[in-house]
Amino acid sequence: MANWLFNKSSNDAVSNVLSEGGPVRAGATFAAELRFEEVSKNYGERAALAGLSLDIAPGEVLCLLGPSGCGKTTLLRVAAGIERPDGGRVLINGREVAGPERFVQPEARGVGLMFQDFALFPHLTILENVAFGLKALPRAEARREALTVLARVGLERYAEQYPHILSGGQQQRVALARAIVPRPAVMLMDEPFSGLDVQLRESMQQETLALLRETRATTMIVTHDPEEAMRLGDRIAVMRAGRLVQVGRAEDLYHRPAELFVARLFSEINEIDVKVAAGRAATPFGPVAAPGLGDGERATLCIRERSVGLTAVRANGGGEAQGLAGRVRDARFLGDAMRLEVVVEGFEAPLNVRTRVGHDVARGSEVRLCIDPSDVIVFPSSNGKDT
Ligand SMILES: Nc1ncnc2c1ncn2[C@@H]1O[C@H](COP(=O)(O)OP(=O)(O)OP(=O)(O)O)[C@@H](O)[C@H]1O
Repeated sequence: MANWLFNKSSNDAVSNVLSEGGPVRAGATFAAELRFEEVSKNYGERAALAGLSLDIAPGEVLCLLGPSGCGKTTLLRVAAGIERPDGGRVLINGREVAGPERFVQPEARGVGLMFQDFALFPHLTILENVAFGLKALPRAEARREALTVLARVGLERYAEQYPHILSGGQQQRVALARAIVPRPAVMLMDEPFSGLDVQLRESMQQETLALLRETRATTMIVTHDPEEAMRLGDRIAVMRAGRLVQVGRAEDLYHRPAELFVARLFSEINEIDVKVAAGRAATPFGPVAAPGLGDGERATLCIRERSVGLTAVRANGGGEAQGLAGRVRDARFLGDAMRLEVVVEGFEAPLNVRTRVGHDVARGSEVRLCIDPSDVIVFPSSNGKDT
């Protein structure tokens, strides 16, 4: 198996968290609250975390979502105790583990860690890898515990083998078993599925979620994949440039994005520049409410590709039909949907439309389009500029 699966810095981090003298094994996990209060962390001039506050409820699975470099991994490392914050506090179940005058070592925090590269120790057997965090237990007992968890992830037959013989998915299971065997109150996972191919990823996500529910560990999962965040998270925290932009359930973020940046993460949208008058933005579809925006202000109208409806399709036009007339400039088959580019009078650029397959639309077709105005979101124009 490829050497990149054995990454020294991840191995060191796991080794820190699981090192001897650390958590032995809780009889049962008591779900813990994980709290960040105004946490900041600088690397030179750069603020990787800029006063971030976040509460993760006991037993909750929270996904931390954001673009590369926004500070997700830094927050996870601060929670684990691999990095010290420059300001603010971190509390686990009300106990300060990092703050101006206090710093609890990683191994004394009761956290489990899992990385994208799995960070298994290549020189240890699979059973020894899993038992690594149970060193304070008598050897026989540690082996028994480790075997039980290995069996839970379906890999007990590999106990005496070494990690390199395992597939990516199997390595992921071993890493998961090693992280949960000490029954940490808090699980911290950094892009745990991005090393897996697409087919395997979904089943591993489901298995992992089931196991996390069993252990009742409070979990923070770092991801840059919005779909993964929606699939796994009870809530999603969206980050940008060291700050939280919005925290909520997937439905909240999808239907009520706080910023254009969030709307772009969760669906393919048409962005249209408009001018506001009397609290409304005029569009060829009719006026759309633009709450909070003043007269003459420029705004960005967001119309989801999926929320544009096709009311009629005809090869040669003609006949009466409802909706706004348009002509299909391009049509692509995407498996479960068609993506159309439709030229519509009144819009400078063609509208992108996703519609279910079954509509017989070819390039050149005349179509009628409609939207549900309540599904259109209007943001001040400045909103997306820095994203
Ligand atoms: N050890 C370090 N030394 C200097 N700069 C760092 C260090 N670790 C992180 N940074 C910087 O801090 C910022 C946040 O990095 P971080 O790894 O937390 O982002 P991220 O959101 O996890 O990104 P990615 O998704 O690419 O992993 C980035 O600008 C990064 O370059």
